[in-house]
Amino acid sequence: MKVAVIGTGYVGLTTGVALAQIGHDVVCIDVDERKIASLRQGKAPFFEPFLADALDANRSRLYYTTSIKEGLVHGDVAFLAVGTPQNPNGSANLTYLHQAFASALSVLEKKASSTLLVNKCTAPVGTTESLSQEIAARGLSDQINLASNPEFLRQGCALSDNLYPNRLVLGGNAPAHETLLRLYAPIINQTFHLPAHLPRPQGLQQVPAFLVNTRTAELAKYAANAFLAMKISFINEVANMADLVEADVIQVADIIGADVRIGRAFLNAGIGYGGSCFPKDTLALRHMADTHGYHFKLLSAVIEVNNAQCIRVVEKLRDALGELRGKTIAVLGLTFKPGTDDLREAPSIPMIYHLLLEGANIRAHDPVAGDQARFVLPHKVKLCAEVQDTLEGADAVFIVTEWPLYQKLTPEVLKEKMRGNVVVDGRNCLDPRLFAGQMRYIGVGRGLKPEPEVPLSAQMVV
Ligand SMILES: NC(=O)c1ccc[n+]([C@@H]2O[C@H](COP(=O)([O-])OP(=O)(O)OC[C@H]3O[C@@H](n4cnc5c(N)ncnc54)[C@H](O)[C@@H]3O)[C@@H](O)[C@H]2O)c1
Ligand SMILES: O=c1ccn([C@@H]2O[C@H](COP(=O)(O)OP(=O)(O)O[C@H]3O[C@H](CO)[C@@H](O)[C@H](O)[C@H]3O)[C@@H](O)[C@H]2O)c(=O)[nH]1
Repeated sequence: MKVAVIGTGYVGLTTGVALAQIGHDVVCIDVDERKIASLRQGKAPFFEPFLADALDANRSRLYYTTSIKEGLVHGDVAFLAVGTPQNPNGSANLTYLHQAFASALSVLEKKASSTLLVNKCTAPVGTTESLSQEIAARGLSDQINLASNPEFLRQGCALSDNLYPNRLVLGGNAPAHETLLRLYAPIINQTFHLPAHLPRPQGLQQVPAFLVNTRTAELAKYAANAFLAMKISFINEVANMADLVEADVIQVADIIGADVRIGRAFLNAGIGYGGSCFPKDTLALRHMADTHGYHFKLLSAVIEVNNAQCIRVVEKLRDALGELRGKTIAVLGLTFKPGTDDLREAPSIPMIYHLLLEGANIRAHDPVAGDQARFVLPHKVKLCAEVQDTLEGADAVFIVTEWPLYQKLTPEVLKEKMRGNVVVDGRNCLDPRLFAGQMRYIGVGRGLKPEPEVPLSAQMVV
């Protein structure tokens, strides 16, 4: 089929590439000329594993343009995949979505054949319905049908999540369901040509597709993110308890996660969740509940716990150093998680501001954030190109993002450059046993006195 995707961000571009991989011809449209210029040169405009290979492998089915008119003219299906950031009051900001929708409509109303317009953006319940009403009011219902197809991909494994999703959510009327089922058939039945670099997960034969109305599709997206955020805040509260009672949160997570009703995923304690989705989507869902007169108490607690978590870990650092004023802290990892160059709502940012406010000097490193970090961090922060350089003269090292290269750090390597001996592992990604007797290791919920004989994860006896 001929497909257009409006917005070439993390969702739009990886969706476009995945649709090309399963055999469709895809036009990727963006108002950002630099992104389109980079794509035309075969370069990915942001870091996402395997994206560069996939762009190259599918180049015969991928086209790029800044012209919505040129991009939409041939499509059977057009996706809206633009940002829906957060308003100051927590609600979703639909400005980009409304702009993209208006541009799409101005082209589609003049087009001879009909088009299924699909909203892939995370948007409040009722958004698709209100856009449909606009289509109807302009007498365009025969030409344009509108669907909601929320996206569940994770940054860092976006292509794999696109090709091997846990489920597809197809929100709309019967003709919309029929078109989307045809479009996604190779994914649903896993019949496409497998990309060499992205092997199919074992046992995956069919992907379930939920055919629902647009309101259910929209709510399901927010509910999924809120539930995952809840798991994280829950385990962070257990970790804070574990610190007080000298238990180990990783072992607790292994034990409770072994119960299939709970599951081990998203039970990694740390400095809290960040990124372009969980923070804004939890706030948007709470705002949506409020506007319907419902107080979503559990969600408020999830947000509150997350806001406090990174400060709690900074407090542990302060306790270990006596005070932060004049101390040098080596911050390792700036992105909101490994595998992405995205700094949106990264916990590293409020954490660094907090440390600066208390008078600390910051040296920081990230393997991929690059120049973007310079734009979001104050100039006082010394950005270093190498880990070793970051550690120079540091009183403490603070791991904020669990990039694999930090997981290899040993006391020997750290002590070579550091002045002090405090290691704050904000992601529980190091083995505390390695530091026993050599450096002061502080994890999140690893107990106040980590003992050398404590295994890294709970041991099973079968
Ligand atoms: N990032 C994720 O992991 C993720 C996962 C699932 C769902 N989502 C949701 O998907 C949507 C997109 O998120 P994203 O992270 O890909 O956003 P993004 O900010 O990375 O990309 C959006 C792109 O849209 C372009 N754009 C804006 N207005 C445009 C217009 N009128 N015409 C053409 N292009 C336009 C921007 O230039 C940008 O390149 C959001 O609603 C988000 O909540 C994101
Ligand atoms: O056990 C865990 C798991 C994650 N995190 C943190 O949670 C945040 C989000 O992580 P992740 O969910 O892996 O990244 P995203 O790319 O933001 O993906 C989420 O947000 C997307 C946007 O809506 C959804 O599509 C995905 O399904 C959903 O996982 C990051 O800061 C992680 O460090 C933890 O602290 N502990």
